[in-house]
Order: sequence, then C-alpha cells, then structure tokens
Amino acid sequence: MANSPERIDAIAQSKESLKKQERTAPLAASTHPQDLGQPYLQVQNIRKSFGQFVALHDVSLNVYAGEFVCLLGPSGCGKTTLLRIIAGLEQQTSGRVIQGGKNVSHLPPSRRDFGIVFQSYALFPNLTAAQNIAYGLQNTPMPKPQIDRRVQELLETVGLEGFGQKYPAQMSGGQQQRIALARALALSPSLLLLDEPLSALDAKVRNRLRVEITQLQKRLGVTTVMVTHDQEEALTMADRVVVMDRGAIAQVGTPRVVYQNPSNPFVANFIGSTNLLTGEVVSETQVRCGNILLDANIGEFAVNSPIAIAIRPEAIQLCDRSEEDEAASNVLSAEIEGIEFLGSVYHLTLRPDGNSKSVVTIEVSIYQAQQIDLNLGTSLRIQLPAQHIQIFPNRV
Ligand SMILES: Nc1ncnc2c1ncn2[C@@H]1O[C@H](COP(=O)(O)OP(=O)(O)OP(=O)(O)O)[C@@H](O)[C@H]1O
Repeated sequence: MANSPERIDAIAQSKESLKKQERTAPLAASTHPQDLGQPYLQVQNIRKSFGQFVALHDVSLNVYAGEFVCLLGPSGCGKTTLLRIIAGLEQQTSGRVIQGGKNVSHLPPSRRDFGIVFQSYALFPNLTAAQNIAYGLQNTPMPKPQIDRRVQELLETVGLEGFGQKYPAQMSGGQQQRIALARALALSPSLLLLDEPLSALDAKVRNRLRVEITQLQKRLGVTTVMVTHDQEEALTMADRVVVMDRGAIAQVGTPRVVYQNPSNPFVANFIGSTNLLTGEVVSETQVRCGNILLDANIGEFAVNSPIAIAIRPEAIQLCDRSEEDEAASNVLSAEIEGIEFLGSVYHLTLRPDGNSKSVVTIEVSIYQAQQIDLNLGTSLRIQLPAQHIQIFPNRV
C-alpha cells in the first residue's frame, strides 16, 4: 500500500499517547474476550463504498485491551480498507469507530492514538535509523536528551542497538522493518496497526520477525490489529483471527477455533486445507457421499438435506488392514491418484472406490510413507473418523 512521509508524520503527532506509560496486561490465552468487559476498540456497522462497489458491508468487531487480532482473508476481501478506516486514513461511508470509549469516527489520523507499520517500511531515506525513530517525538514537548534516550531504548527493544546512525539503504529489509516498528512504538500508542508488515521479507527473516513481533506485543501489552493474507502468520501470531470474505466477516475466533471449528466451507478451505465433498444426510447418524456411507454427527440437519462434508487431510488415517482397523467405522478403500512430496510429509490424492466424482487428499508422514507401496494406482485402506467430519449446508 502506498504511504507518504506526510501520512506517517500525521500519524506520529498524537501527544496524548506520550503521557501514557502503563500498559494493560496482555490477553491470557484462556481468557474469553467477553470476560474482559468493555472492548478497547469497537468497529460498529462499518460500510465502505468506492462508487458503486461495496468494499465493506456492515462490519462490526470488538478488540480487547492487550489483544493481538489478525484480519485475514484473500486479496480484495477488504482487510486493508478496514485497517485504514480504523486509522482514519480512509473515511467509512457509514458506521462508527470507538477507541478507548471515544468516538473517533471522524477524527483525522493526527488526532487518533495509534502507531502503524506498512508493508513497504516507509522510512525516510534521507534520515538515519535514529532520526526516523525520533521523527514523531520531535513534535512533542519532550526534551532532546530524553528523545535520545527513548530512541536508544527503542533501538534496543527491536534488537538494533548500534544501528542508530545507519541510513535505510544501508540496512536489510528485516532491519528496516524493525526500525519502522520502533518508530510506530515511539509515542507509546495504545493501538498498534500492522499492514502486512512481513510480506516483503524473505521466508527466514519473516519467521524470525513473526516471533519477535509477537513477543514484543505481549511484553508491551499494546492492543494490536494486523492485516495479513498469510494464514500461517495469522494462526501463529494472533490471539484471535478475523476471517474476512468479500467485504464481510466470515468468522472470528482463536486460531484453534477457526481451524478446528470453521463456521462455513469458505473458512474451512481458507484456513489450512480441507477436503470438501458434497452429499446428503441419510439418517440421524449417517451421510452419503456418492456411494459411500459415512457415520457422522449430523447435528441439526434433517434427513435428505444436501450437505457439504469437510475433513482435514491430516485427520484421515491410514489403516493397516488389521481386524481392529477393519471393524472401525468409516473405513474404505481408495486408490492413489497423485503424490506430492512436501519435505516432512506427502500429500496423497486418493479416489475412494465407489465414488467416481470426488477425490480426497490425505497427509502422510515420510515415516508412514515407508510402510506403504507409494505408487500411483496402489489401493489403500483409509479411515475418515466421524468426530473429524464437519457438515455444512450445501448451497452450491
Ligand atoms: N481507493 C479505492 N478505489 C476503488 N476501489 C478500491 C479502493 N481501495 C480499495 N478498493 C477495492 O476494495 C476492495 C478491498 O480492497 P482492500 O485493499 O481492502 O483489500 P485487501 O483485502 O486488503 O486485499 P489485498 O490483500 O490485495 O491488499 C478491492 O476490491 C479493491 O479493489
């Protein structure tokens, strides 16, 4: 996303935040957000149109103090637009943004309390790292020696002590992004906004910074909203993930919940990978997919309902043709149609016998793979455990 130094300048002006030294304790992993009282940030019924095109439809979201929330979704789903509305860099068509109990919906960025980091670093190329970090502090009443101390402290915070005199061009992408993070934190904002901060970095640096940013966020307890299209990033960094789809929120939940209990096939498919098959409910305990009958928890679905069946590749078990395995439910034969080697695991595409229309992917470790005849055309026995089968309405 394009970003100008003026914009950064405007953002860095918040004098109010300078006074704030104390941080709220980070959200404990086991704490349910609703137990935390008033949310710190409330996005209420936000709608955003660009001409005829509606980028956000009635989006509402609560973010609690100290929480790390990721906005996750495919390109064009509206996550950057939502972040920019939270920052005041974009004006919503309707709806409100409440921050710290105050309606900030119509305040310019310069009068809101946040720090922001962009994908493109957006450092001033003609200023040193220290000068970049100090930029916002210079517009406050803070005396010069104190600014210098704060800059040193921030350089240490991001692990770049000794880099103060370097210019952006003399630093790696990862180092520049750490400086951008230090600059965003300089005024001790109550809200940290991260717009795809890691996507311009190579995989190793990205993984390291992922851990560092998460640890720093927890240490400071700063409420954080990050935009990403990378589901692994969202799952590893966030307390809660907000999955977005075509301008709306598809699901909000902890990484575990959105992974294990996706609310619809879109989320199931976007977070991790999943096998999606179509079928219908045949009884209170069974579903049919092609000619295959499977035991499943059908919940509220009525008999004869058309359904989509989801099961994760790693939930499907290889069976060893023992009596015990053969007696288990949902065991079937399937032929290997595709073999994909991914390093520590293989993904095998299998076509179940009796189902000419659908294939399923299973995940097999390299050690399990040594136990089978890993060739196209091999017939395997597999089990689709009933407790891992999820059922959704089939709206196709
Ligand atoms: N200034 C604009 N004028 C017109 N359309 C816009 C404008 N900004 C965004 N859009 C459209 O709004 C939709 C949402 O854009 P947004 O940048 O929020 O998506 P995103 O989820 O962040 O995607 P990406 O990951 O590709 O950045 C897109 O279809 C985009 O083309």
